[in-house]
Amino acid sequence: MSNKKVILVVMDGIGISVTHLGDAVTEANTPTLDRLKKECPYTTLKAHGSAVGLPTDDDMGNSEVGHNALGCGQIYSQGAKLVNESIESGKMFASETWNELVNNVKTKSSTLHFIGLLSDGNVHSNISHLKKMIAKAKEQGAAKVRVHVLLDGRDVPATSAPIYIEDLEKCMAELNDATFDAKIASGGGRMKVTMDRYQADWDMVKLGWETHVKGEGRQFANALEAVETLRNETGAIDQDLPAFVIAENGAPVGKIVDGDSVVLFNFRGDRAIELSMAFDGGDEFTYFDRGAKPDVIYAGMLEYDGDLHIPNKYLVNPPEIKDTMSEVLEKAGLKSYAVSETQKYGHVTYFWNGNRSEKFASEVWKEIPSDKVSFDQRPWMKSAEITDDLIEAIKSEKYDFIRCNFPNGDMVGHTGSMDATIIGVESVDLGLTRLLKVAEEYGYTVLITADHGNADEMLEKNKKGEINVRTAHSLNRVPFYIVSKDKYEIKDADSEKYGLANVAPTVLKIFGIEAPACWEDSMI
Ligand SMILES: O=C(O)[C@H](O)COP(=O)(O)O
Ligand SMILES: [Mn+2]
Ligand SMILES: [Mn+2]
Repeated sequence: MSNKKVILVVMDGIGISVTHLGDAVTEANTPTLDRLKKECPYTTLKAHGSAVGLPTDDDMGNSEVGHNALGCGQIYSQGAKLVNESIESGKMFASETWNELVNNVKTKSSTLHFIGLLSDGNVHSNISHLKKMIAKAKEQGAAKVRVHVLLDGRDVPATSAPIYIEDLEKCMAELNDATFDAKIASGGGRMKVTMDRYQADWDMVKLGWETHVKGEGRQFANALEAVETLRNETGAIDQDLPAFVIAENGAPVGKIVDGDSVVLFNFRGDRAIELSMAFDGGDEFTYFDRGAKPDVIYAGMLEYDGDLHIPNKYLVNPPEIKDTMSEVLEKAGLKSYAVSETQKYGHVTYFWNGNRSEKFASEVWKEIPSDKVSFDQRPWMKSAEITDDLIEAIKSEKYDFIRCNFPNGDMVGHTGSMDATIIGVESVDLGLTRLLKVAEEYGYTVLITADHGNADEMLEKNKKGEINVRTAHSLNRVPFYIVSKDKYEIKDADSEKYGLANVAPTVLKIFGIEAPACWEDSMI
């Protein structure tokens, strides 16, 4: 067994800016990160596009694909790519689930509903998938489609919702005729309604159920009017806009009722699981009162949790991630510890272990409850508590490998507040300062990296050359530091040849464990 001990810190959303446009990482006072960059083996990693299994290098990285790659040392084709392929090859439309959904509405003359994130962010969903599914449904004889749109502004520009609404409405207008009727039925900002994750706030899902299923809520004639009115009244950016219902003559145009079919067209799991539980769950579901639950056929775009089999029905198989680092460490007899706060807990456990919700026997997982606020109001988040917990784990001397995620750069970065994000980055640096002292004392090698950028690019230039607030991740590279009393040298540190999938092989190299043949190369 190895006598080495390793800690891996993921500084979520802390990348390296090229433009320095709204670069909260450089603006922040980060004495520890600055010192490490001068003193330690250091390189940068590619964290987007092909390096993490996304369709193209125009696709920014995200936590799901980033933590998958960090945790498995391999590059798997991810949801965005798998759905594209399934639609292009026709496999999705030949699937049993798709045909069941469509035949159900044909035989019952009922409605096919689509619920999901309306953008081309390609993190949770892509509007192009939605448009293709609507067109195919018409071709196959569905007569009525209703779409429940979650407004993004978090993976795409902050106030871009009208672009996607117009795009969808144009597509539906072209399809609508005497035999086919498609409309937007309800919606709301993704951080207010439906897309909660890791059970941080079930009230969001309850509101989604009331809005999409029951058609309860403030009524508008159309989605553009809803966005415009709600924006004027609240000043909120898209992700925070309140829920709305589209109605005609006082009646919602698309309640979900007995006999309907429902597709959640998001492919990423974290924010799709709770709504799926509400649709699939029987009487044992107690997270909120669903009232009389309509008898529908429900399917997700992907299987969102392969262990718990959520949802029951889905359209595309998720990537089957094998030979994860946790599995390899378990086989080698090493003990692992994982910690983060609620907002990133599943990232450092479920995504880390290749979308596996059961832990290995050799692992201990710890969740620190997140605040239920917009994180510009508490930019330090739980960085101090996570650090306290890490120090306790180190001092327990129980663990060979400790991993953690500090969410600040990402979660505060998504709010678009530069001032708050600077505080978020500084909180991470302070956490590292405290952590490194104890890690050194107990003989741990500490690897520090990030899963993608965000805080490094808080502003962006639009096509007209105007500067706007950026709430989305960046496409920038991320840092990789080795802090150790042992001497390690990163091969070709100045090149740009490494990506997130090179981290796990590096960890195994430190432990002196042979990596599975399918893994990428170690950097040392
Ligand atoms: O879900 C979110 O908050 C964003 O779409 C992506 O952020 P994450 O990939 O960092 O979770
Ligand atoms: Mn992330
Ligand atoms: Mn993020």
